[in-house]
Amino acid sequence: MADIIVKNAYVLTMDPDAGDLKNGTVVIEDGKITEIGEKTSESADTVIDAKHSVVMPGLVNTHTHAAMTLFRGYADDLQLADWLEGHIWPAEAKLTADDVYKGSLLACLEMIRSGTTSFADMYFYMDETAKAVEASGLRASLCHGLIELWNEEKGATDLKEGKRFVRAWQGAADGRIKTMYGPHAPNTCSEEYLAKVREEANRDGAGIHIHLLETEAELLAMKERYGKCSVHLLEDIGFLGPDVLAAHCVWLSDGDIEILGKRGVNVSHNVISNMKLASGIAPVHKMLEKGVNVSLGTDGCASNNNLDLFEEMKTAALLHKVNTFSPTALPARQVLQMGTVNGAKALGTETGMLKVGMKADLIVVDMKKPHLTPCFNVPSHLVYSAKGSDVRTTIVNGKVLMDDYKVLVLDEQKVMEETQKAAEELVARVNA
Ligand SMILES: O=c1[nH]cnc2c1ncn2[C@@H]1O[C@H](CO)[C@@H](O)[C@H]1O
Ligand SMILES: [Zn+2]
Repeated sequence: MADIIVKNAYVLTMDPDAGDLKNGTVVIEDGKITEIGEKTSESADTVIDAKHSVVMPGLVNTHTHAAMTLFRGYADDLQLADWLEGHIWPAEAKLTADDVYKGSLLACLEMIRSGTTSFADMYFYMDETAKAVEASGLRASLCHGLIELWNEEKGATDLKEGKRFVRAWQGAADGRIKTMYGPHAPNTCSEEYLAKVREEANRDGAGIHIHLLETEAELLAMKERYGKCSVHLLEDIGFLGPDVLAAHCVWLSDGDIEILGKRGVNVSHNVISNMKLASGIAPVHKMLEKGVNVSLGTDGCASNNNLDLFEEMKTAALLHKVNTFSPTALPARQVLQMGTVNGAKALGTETGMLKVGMKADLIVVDMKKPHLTPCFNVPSHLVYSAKGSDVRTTIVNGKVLMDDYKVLVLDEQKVMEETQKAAEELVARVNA
């Protein structure tokens, strides 16, 4: 007998060989998808009737700082340097482990509610984020942020903690947790330090998550310091490869795009954060043309200000249309692919597609809504009209985390109240 059957659904498989099923069934057993078809002869403990709904792969958020939910709306409408160095970093200096646990748990709750089933995170006190992932049932690739700032002692302390974390949590929570190394950025870590991190990652067989050419200021600082940009520096020290996840990638030259494509680097496009901080417009259409794996990320809640990937998909589709003066740029299916298939590839997980043998990370989107009526084209609705709050059911690793809008794994009211309190106390400490 199977564990879960989702029936009567429009099945958006995102599998190019299978296409969509207008009225289909997905069968789940032992955490995996075991059958997809018109109907099934199987029976299951849990049968989900997905009438008037779409079942699709869960969305993948490839760049965030989950615990930054604590800073949602805390420092808006500021220059990036002022925002980060004048507001966020001083506030982060007052963070406690418990704050990070609460902020991460709120992020997990928000992701479950808005259809995100896995995410990549870079922050501090990462044991706490890992515990929140364990408790919430989500899937995640986590790393401790390494911010050397040319201070050898700080660099060494950060790297030691990063390594401890990589080894402590790799494969934890039934394999839902993966760990990575997290050098913050090429303009906050020295060349020697980045090379060292690459070596450690090779030794541990772990990937690397980094911010890359987010701002023009980074590009100018790199040119001044090294006479070359961040991508060329990383290329020259043998840093780049298919296990690298690079967030932002806004200030790329055509030559940089060639290098990222050639090395198989995964890019996390954070369109809303880039717009809010006025960082610029990443050359996404050019990257896709050159075969770069471009996925989607929200960045932290201090620069977004939420974790809703449906908003991210719509904004990406619209921005690149107006930026290229081409309404055919980034069509709905391609954006959905960035949010699912490409995200899963970036994290190296067997998810992102509804296909037999793949891990069962999927969501059910309620289409019986005024803003989704009538419905001629499902992918178009998912990108241009749907919202994260239309997700009614979220399943990760074959476990139902939210069933018909009811979150089963967390006490929603308690999480909100406790995080609200922790955020207020944190800000009081910052202002003291
Ligand atoms: O958009 C961004 N650019 C640069 N740094 C960021 C951004 N968002 C968050 N952080 C910072 O990255 C560190 C993660 O370990 C944190 O200090 C976080 O505030
Ligand atoms: Zn970031």
